[in-house]
Amino acid sequence: MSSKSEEKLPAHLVIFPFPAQGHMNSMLNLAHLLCLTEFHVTFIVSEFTHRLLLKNTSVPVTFAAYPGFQFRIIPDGLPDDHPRFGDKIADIIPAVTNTMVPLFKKIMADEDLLASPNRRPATCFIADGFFSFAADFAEEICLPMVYFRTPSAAYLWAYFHVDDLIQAQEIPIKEKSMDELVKGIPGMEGFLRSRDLPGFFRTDDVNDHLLQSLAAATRQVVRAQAVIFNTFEDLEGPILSIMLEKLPRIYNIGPIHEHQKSRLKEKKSEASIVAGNFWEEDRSCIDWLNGQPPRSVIYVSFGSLTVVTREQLIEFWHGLVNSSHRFLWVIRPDSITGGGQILTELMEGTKEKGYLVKWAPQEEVLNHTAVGAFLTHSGWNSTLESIVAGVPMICWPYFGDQTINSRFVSEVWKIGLDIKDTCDRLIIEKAVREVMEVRKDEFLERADGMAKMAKKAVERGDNPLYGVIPSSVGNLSSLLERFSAGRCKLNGTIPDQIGDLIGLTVLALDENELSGNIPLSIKHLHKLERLYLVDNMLQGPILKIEEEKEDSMVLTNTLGTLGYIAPEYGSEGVVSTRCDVYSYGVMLMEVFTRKKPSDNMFVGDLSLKTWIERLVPEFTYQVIDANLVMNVDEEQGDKIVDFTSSISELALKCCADPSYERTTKKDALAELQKV
Ligand SMILES: O=c1ccn([C@@H]2O[C@H](COP(=O)(O)OP(=O)(O)O[C@H]3O[C@H](CO)[C@@H](O)[C@H](O)[C@H]3O)[C@@H](O)[C@H]2O)c(=O)[nH]1
Ligand SMILES: C[C@H]1CC[C@@H]2C(C(=O)O)=CO[C@@H](O)[C@@H]21
Repeated sequence: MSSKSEEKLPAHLVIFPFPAQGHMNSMLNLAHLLCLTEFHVTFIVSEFTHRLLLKNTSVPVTFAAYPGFQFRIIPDGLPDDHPRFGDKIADIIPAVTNTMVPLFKKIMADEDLLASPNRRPATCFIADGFFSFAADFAEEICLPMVYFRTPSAAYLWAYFHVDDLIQAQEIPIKEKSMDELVKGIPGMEGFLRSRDLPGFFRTDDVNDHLLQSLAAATRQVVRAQAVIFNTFEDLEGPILSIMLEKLPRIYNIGPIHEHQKSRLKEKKSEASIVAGNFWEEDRSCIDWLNGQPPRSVIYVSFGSLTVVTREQLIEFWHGLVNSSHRFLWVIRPDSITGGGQILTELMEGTKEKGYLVKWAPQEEVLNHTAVGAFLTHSGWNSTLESIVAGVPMICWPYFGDQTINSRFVSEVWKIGLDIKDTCDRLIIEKAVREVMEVRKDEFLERADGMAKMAKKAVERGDNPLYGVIPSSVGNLSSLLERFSAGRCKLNGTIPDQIGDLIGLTVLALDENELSGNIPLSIKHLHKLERLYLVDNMLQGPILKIEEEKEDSMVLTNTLGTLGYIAPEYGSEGVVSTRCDVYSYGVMLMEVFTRKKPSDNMFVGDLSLKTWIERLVPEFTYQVIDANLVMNVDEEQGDKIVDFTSSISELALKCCADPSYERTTKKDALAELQKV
């Protein structure tokens, strides 16, 4: 039982990731998000990985800025010179189980759940979803526990069906049925082949240790109070919905790196997003990329654990060189078996078209304009980073979730190719040409669409919360800044107590099944900057909340003229300053085009807005009112075209739909002044 003074301290979350790069990265991101929300966080790391973070990253410095954050460093019991990653990764599993976990349990017990004068005893344990021990342990010490499953949700869903697949003799997989569809995983029957099952299912022995320890970990996942995934509805929605039958409380917080970026921006924080690199980033590749034409480079990286043979490496090298495309290739020093001199040889032969590094600032690389595609092992972090950057992928999965992720990339999202189980220079060359030339536009267009959805998920929050909002919502901390439950399945009314959350700057309840009146108590939310309520069954009484405030939203029966009013008004009768911004955008368009939204030329899909979108900036002169450029010399004409391009851009931002993508009144004015 916590004392009165403890209750005033923030909640204290203990986060324990599996100490491998892919797991640490997303869990460090989570820690950062929680620190930004002013929780206290203890982050468990091995001595070895902590040394790497100190040596290669600014992560310890970033976290030093949060007084509520602490690392807790525990030995993993392996000798200092043990490489731990690459093909030695298997040694970490027993090291964690036999050394780190017992030590962790001991310090939790000996130190009153890591309490200190300024820190409450842990109030919640966030465990890596791979850690079977966590469910029993949390139950023993009566601590709420949340699992963070760092790979994809689809991968976990496949693990839920290991026993069914064994029973149906779909595993062990028979060589001849590799390309047959798997029937035993609901939701994936139409596209998942045996070949695409999680890599660890490829064993002749159904008692295989890794297969069974992951199946055991999966059985524990249901015991957690909630499960966090680094994913989002538009990406894995169908699987997430089916999974709700086993895991009723799922939180999708992905793409978590983008989430973090957006929170830092919102908080106007100087901190950078945390990247827990175990190797030193070689930033020279950014200088090299700076010298390359747009979308001309294929980025090649197989994450932190993949190991390739010398023969495979040579096939990749020939495939890349023969494709005639430029490439940036990450080759970790520990990633080649039977390698020896090979790196130096490749360096020599690669000078013309390629650039090799041992470790790259991947997120920055993927967002570089020179990058046109990503040849990846389909680790979940890499997949999400590529999705957010809108970069199509060629997938060469190595193990674990990668074999299933790559199938989603090629067959479900259709944002790349899957070349699993091959390693042939001709296939690699062909795949590079397909993605970089032949089907370039098609892949880029879909990848761009997916990137937009990823960003939207972050902007709106993406948790499928069910049921009614309890009146106890008002007991949440007054420090709470965002209440994002848009696009969930909330029903009932919005409780009056929502007005007690006086710290809220964002209240997003749009796209639910909420009904009844909008509570007047929302007026008390003086810090509220954004309010999303559209797409519910809410009704008056008419709510007036400081109309001059940016983004405030008013329910009203104001009438508007079609073409000038924002689309969301049409759906709900909701008017906000965002609607004014929309109308302002339309008016700007009218001024420089001398066309009205109601002109006869605008029929079907073509509206004043889409017309401008299609022509500006390449053909801006086509949309300019001819009177504006009559009798002007070439120089003046160019100026008018430039000016119109800038104004069009602003007008389009004002007319963005949905409304949360729209620029604000304040930003529109600032931009107008610049123009
Ligand atoms: O030169 C590089 C190469 C990689 N990265 C980063 O390293 C991370 C790699 O993560 P991921 O793509 O997930 O691959 P792995 O390191 O292989 O991750 C392990 O953990 C993931 C999450 O559980 C699983 O999805 C993978 O299959 C598993 O191998 C990403 O954030 C990359 O940005 C860099 O910063 N620079
Ligand atoms: C080395 C691997 C053991 C399990 C981990 C994993 C998971 O399912 O959590 C997937 O691949 C690797 O990251 C880990």
